Amino acid sequence: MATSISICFCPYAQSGRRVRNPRGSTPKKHRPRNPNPKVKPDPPQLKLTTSSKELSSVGAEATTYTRLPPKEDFSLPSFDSSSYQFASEIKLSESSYAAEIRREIDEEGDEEEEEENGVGDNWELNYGKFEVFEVGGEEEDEDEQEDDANWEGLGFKDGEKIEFSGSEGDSEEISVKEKGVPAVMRCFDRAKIYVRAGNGGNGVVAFRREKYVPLGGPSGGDGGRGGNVYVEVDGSMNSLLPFRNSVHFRAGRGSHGQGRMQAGARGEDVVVKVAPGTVIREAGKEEALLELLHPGQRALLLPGGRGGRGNASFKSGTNKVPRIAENGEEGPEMWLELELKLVADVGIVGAPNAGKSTLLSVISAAQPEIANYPFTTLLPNLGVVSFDYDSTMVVADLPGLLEGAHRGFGLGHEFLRHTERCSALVHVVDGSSQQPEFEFDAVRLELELFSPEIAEKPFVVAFNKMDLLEARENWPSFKESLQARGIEPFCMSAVQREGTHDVICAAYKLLQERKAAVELDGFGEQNNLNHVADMVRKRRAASIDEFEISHDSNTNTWHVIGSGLQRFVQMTNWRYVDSERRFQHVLEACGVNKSLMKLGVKEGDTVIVGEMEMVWHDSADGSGSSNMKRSADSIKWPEWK
Ligand SMILES: Nc1nc2c(ncn2[C@@H]2O[C@H](COP(=O)(O)OP(=O)(O)OP(=O)(O)O)[C@@H](O)[C@H]2O)c(=O)[nH]1
Ligand SMILES: [Mg+2]
Repeated sequence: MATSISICFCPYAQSGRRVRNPRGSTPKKHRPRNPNPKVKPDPPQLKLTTSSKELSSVGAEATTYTRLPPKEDFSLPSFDSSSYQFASEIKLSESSYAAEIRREIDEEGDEEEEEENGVGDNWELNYGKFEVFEVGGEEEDEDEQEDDANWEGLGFKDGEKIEFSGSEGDSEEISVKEKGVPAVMRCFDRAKIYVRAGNGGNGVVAFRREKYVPLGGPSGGDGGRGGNVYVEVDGSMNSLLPFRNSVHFRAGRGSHGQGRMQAGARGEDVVVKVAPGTVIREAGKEEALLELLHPGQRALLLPGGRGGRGNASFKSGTNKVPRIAENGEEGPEMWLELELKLVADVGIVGAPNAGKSTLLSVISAAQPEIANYPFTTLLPNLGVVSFDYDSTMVVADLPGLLEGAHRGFGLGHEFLRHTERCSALVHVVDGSSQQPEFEFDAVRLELELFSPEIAEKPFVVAFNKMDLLEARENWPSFKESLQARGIEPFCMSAVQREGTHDVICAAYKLLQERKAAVELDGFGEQNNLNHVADMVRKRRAASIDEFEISHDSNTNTWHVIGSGLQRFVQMTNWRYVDSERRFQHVLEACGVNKSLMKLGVKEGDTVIVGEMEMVWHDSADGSGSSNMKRSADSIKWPEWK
């Protein structure tokens, strides 16, 4: 039976439109004001009901990363397992502090109200660190860094939970923010940013009105293209720390078209500058989108939206007075995770305090911090070693590695990945330590456990501190045992600059050999840096004929899904009367109406195409073609962009 159809529109009725905070901003974490900003309040101290003797025995009194306890203290806490299980979770239920924390949490609501009234400026009650919030991308200020350090000092590790048990038996679990390292270290080589290409400008409807030019015709210009998002390698950057403060990158939107056939201006492009060696992933995905190594490399990441066409573009033989123009196309958006793997030729690794930074300071112009305690180096340092004018190599001095570094113990885990790009390694061994060979083996083992590929890299062993008697005593046995394993170690005194040249020449030789091997392998880099933009363009070019229809029988709703159709709906400017006719025509021409009828759409069913929600009406004229009629009551105009 032939049926004719009419469809009424309710644009934008589909869920998924963002609802803005009535205040126009995202709610901020509650943070009481410091009554006296010059005097910094003591950070809240977390106390465990453990004797001070026990705590000191596991090095739990350390409060910052810069001063860790002696090496023998780098073992997991040896609490009585019946009461404290630090390995997986820490229960504070029995501690006196739990009651205190619970009281603070209860009071926090009251305190907020007080502060609204201007009477709640009490720093003592700020236990913001128990709030649950996400890691990465968020800004963190110095206070939070101090909090991090306090947590670390108390022996908390990543992903641990704190359980609070109420006295009445009800228990509430609060998962604490993943606290690994202070923010400045976390942000050194990782960042999460938001990028958005500009929307295209809208086309306009205009007609030429001029003296002596009767019937001037349509003259509405097209909108301008939205700005692109580029990623560029900036050779002067060596960390991702700038992204701590700037997270959002939005390209400008194209200007709208104007009368007299004037096209809108292009939106302003945005260039995200990253350090050499940055790997870019889409947030939450494993696969790397881009790997940018060399200064000056530039990739088009997101192309801006196309400008909407003005009515001059719709003029045709059958329609000489078109009253229709398009919206500009929306620019794509993305959350990106950036990871920096330093681009260094040689990485200096070794146990803490072995003399790695001293070696770097001697062989290059770098001036890393050097001091006689473990973990002086908290962030990798880079130095350029020049042999002569055209032979140089970049050397990275990495934070010291401890046993368990691959599991995140010490700082090694955070920075071991920076050795991934190194062609060769220099193992610095503290010759004056009690067991230099054991120290060397432990570092080798950590590298192997972290990544067998790193462990396979060629290396040089530098036995350091030969100016000290202990080192000179240890050297013969160390050398002998390594030679027995087929390794030829070097000895040096970094402080006295003796033997360092041989070490660095040996490393340079390894580097040259490796480079030659890589060239022979024909190992190439990514050729097409714009492949993400190409992907976006391909998706945009999808035909409107490609769609799928799904039916929800509970609500009698039909979803027509297809990226071409979705884009068409988004670019349709419902302010112009002709837009509706065009939309009706397109639905008919691309076969949506036919498919719906075939699938059994009934009078009154809801049909959703892109952001449009429509009500299906069977037409009674029996012509068999779909006939859309605008129902003024059911139509809601989309907001003007
Ligand atoms: N006597 C002597 N002391 C040295 C030598 N090389 C380094 N040192 C000392 O060893 C201490 C540690 O040196 P760093 O260069 O900071 O050691 P590091 O391996 O970078 O230590 P972390 O950064 O903490 O991992 C400093 O006090 C240096 O002066 C050496 O050849 N002889
Ligand atoms: Mg150092």
